[in-house]
Amino acid sequence: MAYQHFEEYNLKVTEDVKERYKSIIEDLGEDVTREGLLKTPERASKAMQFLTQGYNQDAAEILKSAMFKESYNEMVIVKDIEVYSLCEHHILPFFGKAHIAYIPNGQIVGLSKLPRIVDVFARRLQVQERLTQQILDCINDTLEPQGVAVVIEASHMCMMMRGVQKQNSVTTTSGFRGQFEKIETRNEFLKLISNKFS
Ligand SMILES: Nc1nc2c(ncn2[C@@H]2O[C@H](COP(=O)(O)OP(=O)(O)OP(=O)(O)O)[C@@H](O)[C@H]2O)c(=O)[nH]1
Ligand SMILES: [Zn+2]
Repeated sequence: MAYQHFEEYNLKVTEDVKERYKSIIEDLGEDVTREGLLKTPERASKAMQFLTQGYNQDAAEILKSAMFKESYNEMVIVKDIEVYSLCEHHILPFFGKAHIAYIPNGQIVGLSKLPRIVDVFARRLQVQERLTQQILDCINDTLEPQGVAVVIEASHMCMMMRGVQKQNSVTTTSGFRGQFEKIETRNEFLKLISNKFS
């Protein structure tokens, strides 16, 4: 299926972004003609296309491609899903883990589709709050479960390598819908993903 592999790089975009990277590297004081940097503008152009491929992908379609009728009515949790995204303020990485839970309402979803939709929304220019909300809304609107919960814990390079330069701060964002708005259900989920949330 098309979304499972990164499709061919768009030739025009690759060329345009490559030329701009050349100017940027020069403006930063480097010599783009030295051997080590000759292919760098093109590599960087492709890397950025890879890291923003989520704009061309449809998360709802990914979920819909693997939804199955099932009477299971308990909480389903997929935790510790790696997240790599780019902060929209500095275009620097933020990365960490996502934890997702839902309570089915007549249908379940293929487990791998949850990390897949995390990638669809993470591979864009993002803020952690919106990333959390988009994953939550997509599962809620597409699967229509009894409840859904998303927690993301992430470190932001723009706070580590520059700016305030804090190496150990972790930002936690969360969103809860349906059954997870009830404190007992929410606490059960938080306890199951980590002792520190109990
Ligand atoms: N809420 C939120 N803020 C973010 C995220 N990623 C980066 N930021 C923040 O975006 C803010 C941008 O603030 P500005 O004051 O315009 O940028 P700046 O001068 O580079 O700020 P400093 O990082 O404090 O040096 C900073 O406080 C960043 O820490 C995110 O995912 N969510
Ligand atoms: Zn930033």
